[in-house]
Amino acid sequence: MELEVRRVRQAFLSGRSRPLRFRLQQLEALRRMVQEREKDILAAIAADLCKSEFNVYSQEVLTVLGEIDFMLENLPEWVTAKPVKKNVLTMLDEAYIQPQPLGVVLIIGAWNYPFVLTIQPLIGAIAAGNAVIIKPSELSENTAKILAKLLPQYLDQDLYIVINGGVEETTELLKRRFDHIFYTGNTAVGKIVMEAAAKHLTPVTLELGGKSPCYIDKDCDLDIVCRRITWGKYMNCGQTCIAPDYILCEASLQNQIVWKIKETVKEFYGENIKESPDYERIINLRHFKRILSLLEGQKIAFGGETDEATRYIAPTVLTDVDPKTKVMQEEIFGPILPIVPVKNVDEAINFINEREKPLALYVFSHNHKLIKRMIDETSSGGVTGNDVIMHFTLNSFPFGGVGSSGMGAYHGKHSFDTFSHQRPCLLKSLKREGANKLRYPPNSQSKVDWGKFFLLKRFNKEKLGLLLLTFLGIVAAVLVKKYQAVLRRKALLIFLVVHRLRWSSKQR
Ligand SMILES: NC(=O)c1ccc[n+]([C@@H]2O[C@H](COP(=O)([O-])OP(=O)(O)OC[C@H]3O[C@@H](n4cnc5c(N)ncnc54)[C@H](O)[C@@H]3O)[C@@H](O)[C@H]2O)c1
Ligand SMILES: CCCCCCC=O
Repeated sequence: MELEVRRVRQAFLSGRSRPLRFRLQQLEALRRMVQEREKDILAAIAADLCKSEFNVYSQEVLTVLGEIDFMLENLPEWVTAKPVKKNVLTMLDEAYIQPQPLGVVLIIGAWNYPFVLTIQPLIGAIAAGNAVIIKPSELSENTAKILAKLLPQYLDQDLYIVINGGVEETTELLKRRFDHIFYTGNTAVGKIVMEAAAKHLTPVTLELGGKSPCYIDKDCDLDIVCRRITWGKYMNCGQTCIAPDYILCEASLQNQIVWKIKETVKEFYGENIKESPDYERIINLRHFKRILSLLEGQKIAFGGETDEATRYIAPTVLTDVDPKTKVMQEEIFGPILPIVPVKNVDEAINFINEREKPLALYVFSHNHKLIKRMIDETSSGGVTGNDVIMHFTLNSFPFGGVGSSGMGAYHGKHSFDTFSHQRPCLLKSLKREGANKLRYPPNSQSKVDWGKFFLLKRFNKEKLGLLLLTFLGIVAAVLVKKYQAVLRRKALLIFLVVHRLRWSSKQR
């Protein structure tokens, strides 16, 4: 492993990942990989999550292709240095911000969307000119294998490498020094990653999880609300970081919500959900058992059927859930939807604010003011009003958590920024030394006053007067200089005329 990390560092130091043309070539090669090897990629992800290839394509491949196109289109503009506003002291200098690659980046991927959650950060890291070590999740082993096989066939083999393995390999990897670590996964491992990174003062992006609440106001169209929630909650069998984790609503809405979600489940997955190609399975037995344990002591309004052999858990809704029970203490990450009755929006806001900051927040209402109030008075990684999940799909948004749901963000330009150092560059001339006297020792009250005058724009009459005098002096000097030149020209003319007259009179 040591050798592999060193090989990637050497490749980065060669400088070849930096030119814009190279970055564009690599991104194009990645796009070619996705297009040419689509079948293999779809099959691997489908096998990992018992997912239909249509769903793999629309949930993962589309996003990756969209992100590559977006990068290719915008990268030439993003890599260029941006001039910045100057102050009086730097007025005559060159001042700009030059985005530069950070170096060697470690990307630790997640298993629930094993392709997009590994490749989308990779796209950002390549676009920003870095070298990358990719550690896919060992839980989605087919995708991990296909990535290790395909990426070296399309990308530079020393700059971008895949290291597969589990906790042991990740622990080993984390001992090395990286220039950035990008981790997607649970909060507990997030802390391990951050602790390891701290030893080298390596910056981290942590894309974590949490319990994303969903508040349903009385004033809304429950048919539409329940269809949207059903889609976002049961997609990928509830194993989505921004799935609505639980519903908060007035008790009077509960029965209608249960009934409408139940009807939508039938509409989406048919009478026999197990047979539906659109309904996935739980990733492994550990997660299956964990999710089942969350049902203990709960009132199941519908669903609850399970099959350990295929790790099937039916879409399930729980009603009148006590916030102190286990299902409300940890992120569910499965197809179970608790409803917690609250009296009103104030209680819902307090409920959210008393808990860890979630990755996403969802509010449903016809009342725009209520949605705005929810946004103003709570905190979460992202928000979608009157829908779920959809803020993930807009790559002009930074995607990431806040507080215990994560730190840092990515997607589109935000990925480019995450993997770049914004380097301030100030280029001065070795001339005009006079102006610098103000900052050289010995310091004095007068110099401090001039500093205040120029930098803080604290004008006082005396300094303004002095500046005006200086300005007038400069204007006068310029005029005199100009006048002298004119005079000189006129004197020369007179001299020539006189000389000529004299000469002609002599001739006569
Ligand atoms: N914010 C996001 O974008 C996002 C996306 C997907 C998942 N998630 C979150 O991830 C969680 C689900 O994933 P998970 O918990 O099953 O992830 P996980 O346990 O599979 O962890 C992900 C990675 O961490 C590594 N890892 C696990 N234990 C480790 C240890 N002790 N030391 C070092 N490395 C270790 C694994 O090898 C794997 O590569 C949920 O909380 C979900 O919300 C967040
Ligand atoms: C539709 C794709 C959603 C991806 C969400 C990522 C977190 O799990």
